[in-house]
Amino acid sequence: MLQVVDYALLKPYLTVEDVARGAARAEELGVASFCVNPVYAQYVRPLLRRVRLCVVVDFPFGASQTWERAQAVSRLAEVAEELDVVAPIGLVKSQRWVEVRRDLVSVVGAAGGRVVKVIVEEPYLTDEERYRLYDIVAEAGAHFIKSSTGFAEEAYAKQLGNPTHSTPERAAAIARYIRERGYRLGVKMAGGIRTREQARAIIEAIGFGLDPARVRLGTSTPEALA
Ligand SMILES: O=C[C@H](O)COP(=O)(O)O
Repeated sequence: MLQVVDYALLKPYLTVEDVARGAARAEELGVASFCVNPVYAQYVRPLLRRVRLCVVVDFPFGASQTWERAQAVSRLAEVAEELDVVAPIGLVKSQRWVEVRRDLVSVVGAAGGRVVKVIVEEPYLTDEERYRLYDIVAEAGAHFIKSSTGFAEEAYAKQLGNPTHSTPERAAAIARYIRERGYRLGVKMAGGIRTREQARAIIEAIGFGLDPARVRLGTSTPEALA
C-alpha cells in the first residue's frame, strides 16, 4: 500500500533536521512522494532518490493572488516532481467561478507538466461547491483532486456537517463523480488517515486499485499503514 502513500510533514514548527529525517524515512519506506512546505524543498531535494518530492503551494489557505500562486508553482516545478496546490477557497466560497477557473488554469499551466494535485478542502465545501470545483479542477488539466490540507478548522466544518478527517464515503463520492464525468483525474485522500484498516477502506472505496497515478493517501504517519 505504501506505493500510493504521500508521506507529509507539514507542521510549521518542524525543523530542517526533522524534515531531513523524514526524507530518509520516506526513502526507507518507499512511499510515492514526500510532501513538504516550500521552505524545506532545497534541503530535501538531494536526499530523495526513488521517492518523488512533493511541495505544497499556498498552503493551507489558498488565499494568495493568482500571480503569486502561478509564480510559486513555476519556480517550485523546477525542483519538485509534484505540486499540491490549495484551491482558491475564498473565491470558491464566493461562488466566483470564472475567477476560480482562471486561477486554476493559470496555476496548472505554470507547472509545465509536473503533477498537480488541487486541494479542494472538502471540510469547507457544500455539495454544490464541491462538484462545481471538481469540474473546474478537471477543466484546468490538474492530475488529482486532493481532499484536504489536513489543517481544516473543526468548528466551521461542523457547521456544514463535514468531517475534517478522510472517510471512505467521501472518497467513494469523489471517485464516483470522476467516473460519471469520464475525467482522467486521480483521487488523493488526506487528513487523519491513521490505520491500515482505514487506509484499506478508503482505497477500496475509490476503486482505482493501487495505481499511484490514480490513487494517493496523504498522511503524516505512514508507518501505521505499512
Ligand atoms: O497530506 C496532508 C495532510 O496534512 C496529512 O496530514 P495528517 O496525516 O497529519 O492528517
